[in-house]
Amino acid sequence: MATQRLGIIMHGVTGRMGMNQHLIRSICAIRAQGGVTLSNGDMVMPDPILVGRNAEKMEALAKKHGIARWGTDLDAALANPDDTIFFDAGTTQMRPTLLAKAIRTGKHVYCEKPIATNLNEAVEIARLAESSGLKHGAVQDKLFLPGLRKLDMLRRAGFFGRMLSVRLEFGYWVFEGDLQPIQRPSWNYRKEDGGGMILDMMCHWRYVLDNLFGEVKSVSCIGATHIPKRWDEAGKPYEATADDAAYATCELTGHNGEPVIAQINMSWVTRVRRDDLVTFHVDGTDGSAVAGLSSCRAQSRVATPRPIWNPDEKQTMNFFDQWQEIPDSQVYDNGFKIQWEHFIRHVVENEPYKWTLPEGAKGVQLVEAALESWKDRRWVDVPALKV
Ligand SMILES: NC(=O)C1=CN([C@@H]2O[C@H](COP(=O)(O)OP(=O)(O)OC[C@H]3O[C@@H](n4cnc5c(N)ncnc54)[C@H](OP(=O)(O)O)[C@@H]3O)[C@@H](O)[C@H]2O)C=CC1
Ligand SMILES: O=C1CO[C@H](CO)[C@@H](O)[C@@H]1O
Repeated sequence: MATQRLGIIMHGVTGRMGMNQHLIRSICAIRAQGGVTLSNGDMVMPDPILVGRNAEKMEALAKKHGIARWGTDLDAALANPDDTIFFDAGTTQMRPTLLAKAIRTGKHVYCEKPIATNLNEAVEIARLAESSGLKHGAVQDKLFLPGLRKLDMLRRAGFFGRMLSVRLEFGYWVFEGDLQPIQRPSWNYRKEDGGGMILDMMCHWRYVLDNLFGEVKSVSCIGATHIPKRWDEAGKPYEATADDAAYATCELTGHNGEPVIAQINMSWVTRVRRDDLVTFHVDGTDGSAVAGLSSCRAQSRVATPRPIWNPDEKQTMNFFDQWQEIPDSQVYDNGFKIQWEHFIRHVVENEPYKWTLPEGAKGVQLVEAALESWKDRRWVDVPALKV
């Protein structure tokens, strides 16, 4: 068994996602397990160089996680032919420019979502990546959530019969910052800094809907900025210019050609009283299921109780008890790590890989369609995206 080295330039790893999910939970975890196993049993050991604008932060981060190489000069890092992958989890606005630069220096590219803040830039960067012959990918982490994998197993088993609808509830209260400390970066609430619920989450919902429930055909959406004033990391008040909630409906064409209706509520200004921070409730002729991040509960047609509407009596049924838990059938590794492992195998041994930049561009397409729907107060069609 041979082990080969793979040089990866990691940008944006001082941030929340870059540090926690990509550096610690993915690359460090892969290094700790001895690398990524290839189909012939050989191993690939990622050798990252952490690159960012703040030398002190970079040095401290590298030291803390046993990473030998760090730097503040991205051009110098890109000029090193021994590092063949460029990864970005920095700000969304910078992403297409950074990816283009990396592609032009001959690097394979992998990045966080959204791949750009608008469709023109998303398509442009996806085209450049496609025409370069290099490997490319964008994060689609929600597909690897245990809850969604169980839901998908139900779908593949034909559990739902004809799928009718899906109701997606995402959100929780994100503190304003005056009374309790904030738990998300303040840029999320400033449009001019790439913030906004629709930009942040619609790109996730696009691949979730397309893969699990049906291809998105059209969208109707209303956004809102419910909380117009927030406090930032320094405790300074600022105007929240981005949408902090959105309420959308999509028409899908299901995997068997059936029409499926998807309703999506997404909010950072809602208090949770449901199974999880995100839930996906699917109804079909033969059964229904509700998935959260890790669990999934199902109710089949023949096990469906018979509720009777009677406002004169207190409800005696506990509706939450009437569902069957889908058991864990395997160990579910971190989704970001799983996708990294696939991407590494894609680069090193050409393993087929479908979470590409054109797929990332489809996410931005739904973002733009939703924003257009909100602005014009109308349904917007989502045609096949040509890259
Ligand atoms: N897939 C998922 O689940 C999620 C994905 N994301 C995506 O990840 C990306 C980052 O989000 P998040 O981690 O929450 O953001 P953070 O604000 O926590 O991190 C931002 C990163 O970008 C760097 N950065 C910011 N401004 C500049 C600049 N002017 N020049 C160079 N570097 C800069 C920061 O470096 P420094 O430390 O020097 O400031 C930091 O490394 C976004 O695109 C977001 O959409 C976000 C949340 C969840
Ligand atoms: O991009 C994202 C924004 O934050 C969410 C949590 O609030 C994440 O789940 C999501 O992936």
